[in-house]
Amino acid sequence: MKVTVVGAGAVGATCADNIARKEIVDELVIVDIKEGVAEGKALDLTQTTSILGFDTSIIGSTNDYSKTAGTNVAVITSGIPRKPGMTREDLIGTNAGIVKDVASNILKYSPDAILVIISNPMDTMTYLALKSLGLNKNRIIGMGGALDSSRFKTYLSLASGVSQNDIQATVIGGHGDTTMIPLTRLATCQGINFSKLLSSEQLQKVAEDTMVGGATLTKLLGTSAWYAPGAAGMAVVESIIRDEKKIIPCSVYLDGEYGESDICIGVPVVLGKNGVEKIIELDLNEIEKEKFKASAQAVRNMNQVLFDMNVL
Ligand SMILES: NC(=O)c1ccc[n+]([C@@H]2O[C@H](COP(=O)([O-])OP(=O)(O)OC[C@H]3O[C@@H](n4cnc5c(N)ncnc54)[C@H](O)[C@@H]3O)[C@@H](O)[C@H]2O)c1
Ligand SMILES: O=C(O)C[C@H](O)C(=O)O
Repeated sequence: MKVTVVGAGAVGATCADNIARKEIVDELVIVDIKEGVAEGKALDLTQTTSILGFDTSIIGSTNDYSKTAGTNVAVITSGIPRKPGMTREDLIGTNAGIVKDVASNILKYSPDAILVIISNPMDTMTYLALKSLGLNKNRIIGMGGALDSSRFKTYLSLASGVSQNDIQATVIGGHGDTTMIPLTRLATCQGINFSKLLSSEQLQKVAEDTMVGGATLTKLLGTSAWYAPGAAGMAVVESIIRDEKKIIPCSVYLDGEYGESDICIGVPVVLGKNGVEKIIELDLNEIEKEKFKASAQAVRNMNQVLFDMNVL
């Protein structure tokens, strides 16, 4: 199995590091446009092999996509991150061209590859890749919900004192500060509903902290986060490469599910060797349905920007 990570920056290198350590692929390729950076990160990661005790072959490439030929899964992290005070949506002008270009380069050498899109604004970039390449919807997966759900679990754990590893909690909707929907009503810990562990005010605060989780880190770091995003990217790749059939919230193309069509937005999906193998339709209540509708409208408005920019 072969995985390519495009973008050797903070998220791409962290994702590559996690994939390499897991030993889930025979070959890992890292590509970046900046001369020498991908080769340098690949060599640096390779030199952790004997210390950490894994054995994955890692190669770097400055924009030579012939080295990516035969890729099963490509992770796209190329593009600019936001700075404090910016939204993810502010990145569309720069990142749309980069993602479109990179995705078509991957497909040129690996026509059967499954694409995992991380670059922001992620739901819009996922839609752009799907529409511009005309790929089957099972092969385009936006990574956002996996990360947002892990943040949701962190804040639930901090508020309640129970282990993050015992928590089941899901974030659906757009991967945006105002569009994501942490499903507090459905969050459980070993089968115990969180309404038994936290007050409604505490749950509301957890949801608010989750929604601005990325912005909080961006303010602290001066740029956006990479450890949890890189790990979440790896988890998506792992479920596909190992055909694990894990249920992970991802941005996928909806064709009537959740009452929405012609949009990529976060919902729980089963991920296996064919990419998106099933979309899980949760039994949302009326308030959650309304929130999902509003989130979808905001995501749709950003998709329209792609047409206005003539990238689609
Ligand atoms: N979806 C998510 O959950 C999530 C999480 C974190 C970050 N992100 C997004 O991921 C992207 C990357 O973030 P980062 O912190 O790694 O940024 P970064 O600046 O550290 O790295 C980006 C890399 O992309 C490279 N690049 C730019 N144009 C390229 C091209 N045409 N071809 C190949 N490489 C190219 C740059 O040279 C750079 O090395 C940002 O858009 C960020 O907003 C998304
Ligand atoms: O917050 C960002 O801009 C990056 C990413 O989408 C995240 O949630 O960490």
